[in-house]
Amino acid sequence: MSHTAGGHEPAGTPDSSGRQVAASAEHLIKTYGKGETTVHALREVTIDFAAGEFTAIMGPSGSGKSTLMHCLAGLDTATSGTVRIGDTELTRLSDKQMTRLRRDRVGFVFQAFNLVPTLTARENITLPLDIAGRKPDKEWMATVVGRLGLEDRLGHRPSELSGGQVQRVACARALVGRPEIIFGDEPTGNLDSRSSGEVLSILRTSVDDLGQTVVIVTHDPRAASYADRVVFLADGQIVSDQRGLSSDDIFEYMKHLDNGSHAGDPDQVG
Ligand SMILES: Nc1ncnc2c1ncn2[C@@H]1O[C@H](COP(=O)(O)OP(=O)(O)OP(=O)(O)O)[C@@H](O)[C@H]1O
Repeated sequence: MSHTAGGHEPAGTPDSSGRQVAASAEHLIKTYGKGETTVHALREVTIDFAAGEFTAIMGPSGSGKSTLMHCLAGLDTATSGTVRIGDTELTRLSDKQMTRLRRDRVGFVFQAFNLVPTLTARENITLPLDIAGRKPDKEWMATVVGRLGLEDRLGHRPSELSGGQVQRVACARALVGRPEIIFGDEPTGNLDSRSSGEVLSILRTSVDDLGQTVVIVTHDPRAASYADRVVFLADGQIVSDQRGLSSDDIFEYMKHLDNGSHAGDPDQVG
């Protein structure tokens, strides 16, 4: 049986290596404020995210990670440049079309998107599908819920769950509809190492087994080591884009960036 994420929409244009592009940013600039108080959050960021890949975005505090993710996910608009989800250019969409795109094609694991307090965990998990008038795939829903250890928590409301359980429900909500792309902003931020491992391994499984595309922002080298690709930002620019890094490689490179050095790639740090 072959499952593919986001099967309800056309995939994006292939990149130079022939893979479908799930999301892309081109010459993305985001500037806050004017004059002396101008902050250059993104300085011409151009990047493609191939479908079926797990990417982690890292970088020092203030380097532009959240800004990039918010622009990619259609939650913020850039000052200039283009963002695409698949072949759809976000700047061309009306508010209504944008809402529909976020609902139908994108999954979010963001701290800011808390669960609805009056709904149970199960209702929160299926909410995006319910709104879209789609039915969850029972088998996949059971896999997600089981892997995230939520079976006996489905009837509880968020106030009756621990912080880690709330975050795992948010992760399940993003995964059940198999959106074209899942964005996570510190998806393991407030989790203990066991819960964090469960969330990351199910994201990994969804990429490996379902061809899901996942992009996360994280400060944690261990979390980033689950990704196929790690993109490092510094001062609003991409300073390194690497594959196959261990958490030790990532830790060393982050140390190097925290010291204010932007040159070189992780292999050369030591
Ligand atoms: N609404 C805003 N108004 C003004 N400046 C902002 C705003 N949002 C972000 N910034 C600035 O833009 C830059 C990039 O911020 P961003 O949140 O993207 O960084 P980050 O890498 O995600 O940081 P952190 O790791 O601390 O979350 C920072 O200098 C930040 O202060």
